[in-house]
Amino acid sequence: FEFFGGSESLRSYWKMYLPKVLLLIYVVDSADHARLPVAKQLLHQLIQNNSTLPVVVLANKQDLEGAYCITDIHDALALSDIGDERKLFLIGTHVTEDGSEISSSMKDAKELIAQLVLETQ
Ligand SMILES: Nc1nc2c(ncn2[C@@H]2O[C@H](COP(=O)(O)OP(=O)(O)OP(=O)(O)O)[C@@H](O)[C@H]2O)c(=O)[nH]1
Repeated sequence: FEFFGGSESLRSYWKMYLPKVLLLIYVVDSADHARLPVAKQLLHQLIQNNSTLPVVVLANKQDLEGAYCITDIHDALALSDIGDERKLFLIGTHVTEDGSEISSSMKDAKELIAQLVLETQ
């Protein structure tokens, strides 16, 4: 696994790694409404030339009061436009503040990702 932050300076590295990637896990902040349009644009750009790359979107910070629900995230990221050739999953997640406990949503996400990794091998 390679982990990349979303800051602008790191985005140029994303494309470099993409040809080697078997599965894309894209994490968005469900409570940061203002940045979702950019998150959408970047996701679409990233996968536009790879119609079969499986994508798992983690809609994180579901525990925050202002967080968009899963259907809102689906619409905000225009996931229905991402193509029906690929496996696409959208899961709501949150992590606890001190990281002491793994939420059940994160466990579900982890299991799904493990399964997909097995399938790509
Ligand atoms: N309540 C809550 N806080 C979270 C969750 N995930 C991360 N955080 C907290 O949010 C703060 C910022 O973390 P992130 O948003 O992951 O940081 P980042 O994505 O590297 O930074 P930005 O690109 O600036 O958003 C930290 O204090 C985290 O502990 C979550 O699911 N729920």
